[in-house]
Order: sequence, then structure tokens, then C-alpha cells
Amino acid sequence: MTQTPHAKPLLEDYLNAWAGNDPLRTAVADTVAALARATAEISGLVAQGPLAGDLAAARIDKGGGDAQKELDVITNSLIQRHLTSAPVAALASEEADVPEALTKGAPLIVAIDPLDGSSNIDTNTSIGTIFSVLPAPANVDPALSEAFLQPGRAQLAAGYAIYGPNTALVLTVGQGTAMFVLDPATRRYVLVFDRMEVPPDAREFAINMSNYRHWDEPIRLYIDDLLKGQDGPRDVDYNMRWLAAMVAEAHRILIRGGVYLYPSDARKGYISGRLRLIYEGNPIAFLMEQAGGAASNGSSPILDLKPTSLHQRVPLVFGSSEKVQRVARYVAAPESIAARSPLFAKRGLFRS
Ligand SMILES: O=P(O)(O)OC[C@H]1O[C@](O)(COP(=O)(O)O)[C@@H](O)[C@@H]1O
Ligand SMILES: [Mg+2]
Ligand SMILES: [Mg+2]
Repeated sequence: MTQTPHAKPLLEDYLNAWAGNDPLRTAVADTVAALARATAEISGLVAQGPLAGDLAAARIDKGGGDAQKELDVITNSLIQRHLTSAPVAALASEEADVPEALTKGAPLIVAIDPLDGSSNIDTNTSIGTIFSVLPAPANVDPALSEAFLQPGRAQLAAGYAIYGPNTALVLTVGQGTAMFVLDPATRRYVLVFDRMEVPPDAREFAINMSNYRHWDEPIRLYIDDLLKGQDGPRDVDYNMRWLAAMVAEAHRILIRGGVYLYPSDARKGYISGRLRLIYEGNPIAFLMEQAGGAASNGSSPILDLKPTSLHQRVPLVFGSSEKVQRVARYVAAPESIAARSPLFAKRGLFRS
């Protein structure tokens, strides 16, 4: 007798099992399913590359490193179109100054980075989409920016799609971080990992080293100590990666561990780093915490921050919790770092 292989759960199965008969959860499940359909369509477009036109063509340069590309605009309107049939009252996007009103009276609002890693579009390297699902607040018009100024802990779901050699969707609805892969044959997302866990002891860091001279002293000292490898306080050699798309770094860290840093620096426009709190920092932080990792602005957990404006930037450190905590110790103790002598370089606070 031949055995029928167990069908692998689809994203919809996972969402339905989680939602049960709960109306709010069902709304979240429907919204995530709509976002997933949007990312599957984006994946098809990205796979065509230059055959789909000049997706990297420049649109407007908004400054602070945010040059808008053709694909930023296309993905933004595509996601908006998919969300019109979901229970979403308003959509905020990196690509729009103010939120867009969608379905009146709907219980949810969504914030997105429709295309993360725009500088990778024409190089055939990984890019992604990031999303954050929040409750529509009771007393504020959901289409106002104020509606989105909720701490990351209020998120009901968050995730990203990564368009790499395969397309994966990584999601949390607050019961761990799950990973789905888009089956190219069926165009459905299939569950691959139910509960991802950031491996605690990877020896990899991700930071844009070209900004070294612009960083504050604690970040320079932290990275200096990693670079010293076996001869320094960490006692082991580290490897460095920089993929220029945060989703790709987050994906690697969820699978292999390590730490990502985009700190504030002295360049014009980078006083609070580069990443946006509401639709980049918060969803990634939720995914990291749900996978046993952590995310901070160098001192406080990202999810505890109360946003003050829709497109607010935030210094961002995420990955294994032990590494995120160590960065915070460097940031909290600049005097002792400045005071340390070569004698103490291999012992004490910075070795722990
Ligand atoms: O070019 P830089 O400064 O290293 O920045 C790379 C960073 O910028 C980002 O691409 C910003 O995202 P967008 O492409 O959505 O603007 C991050 O994902 C990435 O980590
Ligand atoms: Mg981005
Ligand atoms: Mg973007």
C-alpha cells in the first residue's frame, strides 16, 4: 500500500486555525491573506526583472537616502488594491506622506514598507515587503497619521515577504514566528517552520561599515571589539554581512543568528538612523521577539517606543537577545568604555 504524503499546511490553514471564530482574529487573518496575495503578485513581477520594464527607474528623491524607484510605486499601489477587499480602514506607506482611507468602519489599519531594499532592484539581489497590522483606534479617524502612533506592542500581526532565490513570507500573529515559502507551481504559501528561533550564538554582524567615521563612540567601540576577533574581548572571530535590504538581513538572522545594526550617525538626515519605526522597526521587532530574539534602539526595546510621527526614523539593533543586550551595555556605559585601558580589553564588562 502506498502512503499518501501529508499535505503541508498552507498559510490560510495556519491563519484559520489561529483565528477560530474570533471576529478580530478573523479580520487579521483575512488581512494577512490579502497581503500574502499581494506579495505573491509582487514576487511574479520581481521574477521577471528587466523583462517587466525598468523597475529601478528613478522617481522622486525624498532625501535621507530614500530615492523612490519605479518598483516602490508599483508595489505600493498593488498592495493598496489587494487591501481594498480586506477589513482595513486605512493604509500608511513609506511611499505616501499621509495614510490612505480604505474601508469605512473596518477594525484594522495597516502600515507598510512596500519595497524594502530599493537599491537592490537592478542588481538581482534580495528585496522585500514589510507590513504591520494594528487595531483601528476607537477615537481617532483611522486615516489620520495619529491613528498609527501606537507602540509596536499594539501590533496584531506583522511580517515580511522576501523576494530572493525563493519567495518566503515570515509572519507573527503573536504565537511565535512562522515561515512560509511560495510554491511556484501553485502560487500558494506553504508552512515551512512553525516556530522560528534566532540561534543565540552566531558570530555574524551586519552593519554598513562605510559609515564608521560617522557613528557615535559606543557603536564604534562595539564594532572594534568584534573586529578584534580572537584577539579581543569576544575571544572569537566574527564574520560580516551587508545585503543592503533589512528584510534579507532579518531573514538570515532568523535562520542563522547574529546581529543587525543601523545606528544613528552624524550625517545630515541620519540623526535617528535610517529605518522607519512604524513600518520597518516595529514589524521586525515583533518578529524577532516572537522568535526569542530582541530589537532595540540601542537602549530601549523598539516595541515599547511610542511613535511621535508617521515616518519617524529610529536607530535599530536586532538579532539574538544576548547581542542586542550587549550593544545596550556599550551604549549605557560610554564613560567606562572611554576609560578602559588595553589592560582591560580582554576582561570585565565587555567580555560578558
Ligand atoms: O544603503 P544603506 O544606507 O546601507 O541602507 C540600506 C538600508 O536601507 C534600506 O534599504 C531602507 O529601506 P528602503 O529600501 O525601504 O528605503 C534597508 O532595508 C537597508 O538596511
Ligand atoms: Mg525599507
Ligand atoms: Mg521601501
